[in-house]
Amino acid sequence: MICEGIHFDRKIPHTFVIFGASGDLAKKKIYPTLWWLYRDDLLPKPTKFCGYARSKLTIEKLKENCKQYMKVQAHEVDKYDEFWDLNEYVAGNYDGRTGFELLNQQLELMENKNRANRIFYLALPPSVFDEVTVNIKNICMSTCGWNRVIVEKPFGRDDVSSKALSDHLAGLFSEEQLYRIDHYLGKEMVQNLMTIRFGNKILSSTWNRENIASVLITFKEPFGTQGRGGYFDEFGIIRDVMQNHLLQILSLVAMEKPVSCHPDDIRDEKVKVLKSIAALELKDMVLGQYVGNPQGRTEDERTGYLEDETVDKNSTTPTYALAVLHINNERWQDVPFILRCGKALNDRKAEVRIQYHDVPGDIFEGNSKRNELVIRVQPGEALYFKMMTKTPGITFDIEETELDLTYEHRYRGFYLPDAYERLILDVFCGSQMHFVRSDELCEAWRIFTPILHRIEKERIKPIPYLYGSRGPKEANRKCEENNFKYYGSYKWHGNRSTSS
Ligand SMILES: NC(=O)C1=CN([C@@H]2O[C@H](COP(=O)(O)OP(=O)(O)OC[C@H]3O[C@@H](n4cnc5c(N)ncnc54)[C@H](OP(=O)(O)O)[C@@H]3O)[C@@H](O)[C@H]2O)C=CC1
Ligand SMILES: O=C1O[C@H](COP(=O)(O)O)[C@@H](O)[C@H](O)[C@H]1O
Repeated sequence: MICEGIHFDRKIPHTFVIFGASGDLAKKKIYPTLWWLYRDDLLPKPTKFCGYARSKLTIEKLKENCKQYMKVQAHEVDKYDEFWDLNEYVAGNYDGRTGFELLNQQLELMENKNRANRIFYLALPPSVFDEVTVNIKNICMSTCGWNRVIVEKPFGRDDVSSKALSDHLAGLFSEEQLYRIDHYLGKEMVQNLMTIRFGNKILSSTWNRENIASVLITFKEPFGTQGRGGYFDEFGIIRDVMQNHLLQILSLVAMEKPVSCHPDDIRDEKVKVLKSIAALELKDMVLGQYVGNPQGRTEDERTGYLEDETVDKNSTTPTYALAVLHINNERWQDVPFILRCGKALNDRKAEVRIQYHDVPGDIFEGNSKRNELVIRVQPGEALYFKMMTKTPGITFDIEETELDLTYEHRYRGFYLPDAYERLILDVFCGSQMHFVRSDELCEAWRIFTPILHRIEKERIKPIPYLYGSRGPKEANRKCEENNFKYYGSYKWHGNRSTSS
């Protein structure tokens, strides 16, 4: 059982429409997610699926495109075929009405002209958002069921373009119909942040500037642009990861306790904390761009960002960024929130480190190290609290150890759904708790737009770092300057879990 208490209209047919069905996101994430939800009997019955894109595809071809991502077990083959029997595909353009009229006819056919709820997933480049949404609104809306529209990032590239997109969407749909996906909000440990914070007295009472010295939120990937350089070069790591995924994590770590778990109460608090953050300045950042590692084992590792054929040879787009944010409120004043993210680094991980202050009046000859609460989002979900204990045995020395909650051990055999599974199911249920509201977006862009414009206008040169390294050395220095201490003395004796 993935999820208890799922509420949706069980008796009404649902139709799920995937725009951009021939694309990368659709084959790698959306179709696999729909299959897993179907396989686990989590969708309302009947739910049917209809792909739409310009390419002339058959269901057989679509099935083949998705094959390697679907993870079908031998005993599931019949059900898998059943899933594809519920699929249709319509080829058509994104502009003009014709394709959308065909699509609507197909949807009516699939629904037998009955009342049905419709979900529209925009797995599309932003260049066609406007015309597709207008056509959905004018031609494809269910007339007697509800309609929900799932929008993928990028939600604009700065405050002005994001506002234009928000205004455009607001002219067509109500906020209740819009589901802006940030898939990090669907990850187990990100969803866990509220429980960790507000369900534990021991943490809630220390979660403030009196006890916490700094907070470090990290995203690392061990690969470069992998042929997506064209897209990436236009956006860069700040827009790709920091302004959305890392800032969302920061909001959940730093927000005040909401009055309830109602989605709007939570999002109200997230907006409030974002409003307390001043726009970023260059002095609070470190920017990097990876160069090929001549010792790299693969071609990819030996290839620098600027050697990617799809990237402008003089590009100054950062592939690594560190930013120190300051929250000007009673709880967090003077506590640096350090966000770091990068591609082509030495590791794959996403984590939050809450570092506590030094123990005042240390009686252990300066040997006490800071407590640190680590929330590992991936890989291998874990929560561990680094603390000091007496070295076991006859000695009176002290040493660093940990209280360890590794999910793989504590919740053996539990199924942790993929982020997209949770989020798409939420859309069926009508829960917007884990989706981005337009005012959150507006605040996020307020914080990042001036610095993004400055970096681009002045063509600020990023610091080169080697593919497979930890990023620019300057980033360590920035962490130290901002009250994050790295000792290098901590030893963990277990196996690091690598699942997820
Ligand atoms: N439940 C579990 O699975 C547990 C696993 N462990 C594992 O034990 C290992 C060590 O634990 P960890 O908490 O990482 O402890 P450490 O204190 O050793 O490391 C903290 C992090 O500091 C960063 N770092 C390395 N060098 C520097 C530097 N010069 N300046 C600043 N930062 C630096 C590294 O991350 P980065 O390179 O990203 O900067 C490192 O991951 C990890 O692999 C961890 O996953 C530990 C406890 C429980
Ligand atoms: O949104 C994005 O996220 C992925 C990383 O997602 P994850 O779930 O695998 O951690 C990143 O690779 C991509 O560049 C970015 O657009």
